[in-house]
Amino acid sequence: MGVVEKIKEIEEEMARTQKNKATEYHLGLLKAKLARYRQQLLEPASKSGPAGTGFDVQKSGDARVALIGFPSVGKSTLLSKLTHTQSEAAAYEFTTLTAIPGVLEYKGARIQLLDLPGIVEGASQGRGRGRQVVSTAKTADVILIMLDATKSDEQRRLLEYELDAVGIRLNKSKPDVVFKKRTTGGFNTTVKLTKTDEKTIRTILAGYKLHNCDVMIREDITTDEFIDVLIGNRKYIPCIYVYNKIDSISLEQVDKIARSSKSLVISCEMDLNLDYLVARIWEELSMVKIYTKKRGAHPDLDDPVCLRKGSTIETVCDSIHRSLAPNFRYALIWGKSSKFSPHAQKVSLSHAVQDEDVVSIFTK
Ligand SMILES: Nc1nc2c(ncn2[C@@H]2O[C@H](COP(=O)(O)OP(=O)(O)OP(=O)(O)O)[C@@H](O)[C@H]2O)c(=O)[nH]1
Ligand SMILES: [K+]
Ligand SMILES: [Mg+2]
Repeated sequence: MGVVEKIKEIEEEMARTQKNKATEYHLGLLKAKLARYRQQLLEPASKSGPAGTGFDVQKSGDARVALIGFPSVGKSTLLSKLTHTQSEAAAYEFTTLTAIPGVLEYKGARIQLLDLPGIVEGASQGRGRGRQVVSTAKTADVILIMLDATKSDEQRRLLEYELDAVGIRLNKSKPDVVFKKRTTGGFNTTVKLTKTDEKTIRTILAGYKLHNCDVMIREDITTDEFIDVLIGNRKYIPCIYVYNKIDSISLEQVDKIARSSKSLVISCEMDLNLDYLVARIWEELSMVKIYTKKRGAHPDLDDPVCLRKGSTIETVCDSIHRSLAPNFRYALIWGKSSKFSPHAQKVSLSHAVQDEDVVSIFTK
């Protein structure tokens, strides 16, 4: 039996099994098995189709944003609107057959926007180019799930399912669980577990032949979230739901969609709300701009270094040249993250930078 059939069998068994206290850990075990088979499906050695790798498009710029959606929702039209790249758009499905990168310039940052082929149900299991598309989504810093506002919201659930199946967790942060292999087993929680229990977790660990390990759980997690931590290669990616073609629905409908969280309404055809979309992408990327300054010169305001929020002076060094960090002596910093603004503060590599800081780096 192939992996796809095994997955189907487990999914059927799970659907058949009633959810209650007595079946809880059996279901947990099935979930863990399912996760393992899905993993196998994505491994390059898998026989069931091409490798689980994405399209071979070089990452460029300061961040990557991927467009995911069913065919003909307007992904290519959007790419052509927001970037200088023209991606063919047409009224028939599967117009786009490969990944088309474009560059979105905003606040001095260069953001790579990736137009991708449309996907259909079953994409994660290797139907069509779907698996390549969802694998490419894994490399994005932000995912735009693009939807046709004239169609049912079922499309959104299907897309979420396909992304989930390749290990992408949308708008979630990594569960606070620490897990170490040891010679003796320990189990600690700092919170009361209401969605799973110790027995379920121990059963799953045993299923993975991990009898001796330390588990420290610091959040009220579900069984699925525990499996995510155990498997380890999950990607936690921010996502915006972009509803296109609002020129074709009623104002009441537009209003309703626009109110739900992480959702945004646009019309590529009528140029509605596209500026707002770009501002929201920027927000989700959580980027900061750092200006560099040479000794005795004015800061270079034309060419900022753009980094993700939470970056340190070390990240600044690495993004300029790899020789900087190893030869680092100190940095001078002016701006929000400096205590002594407007005077410079002397800081080390581990200093966290903030938006619009001005930095001078001194090497040995
Ligand atoms: N009414 C309306 N039509 C739109 C809008 N944006 C795009 N379209 C139309 O939708 C059709 C599909 O657009 P594409 O950009 O090719 O869609 P896609 O998602 O890239 O499609 P695939 O590459 O086939 O997956 C085209 O006929 C566009 O003209 C919009 O805002 N409103
Ligand atoms: K199309
Ligand atoms: Mg297209």
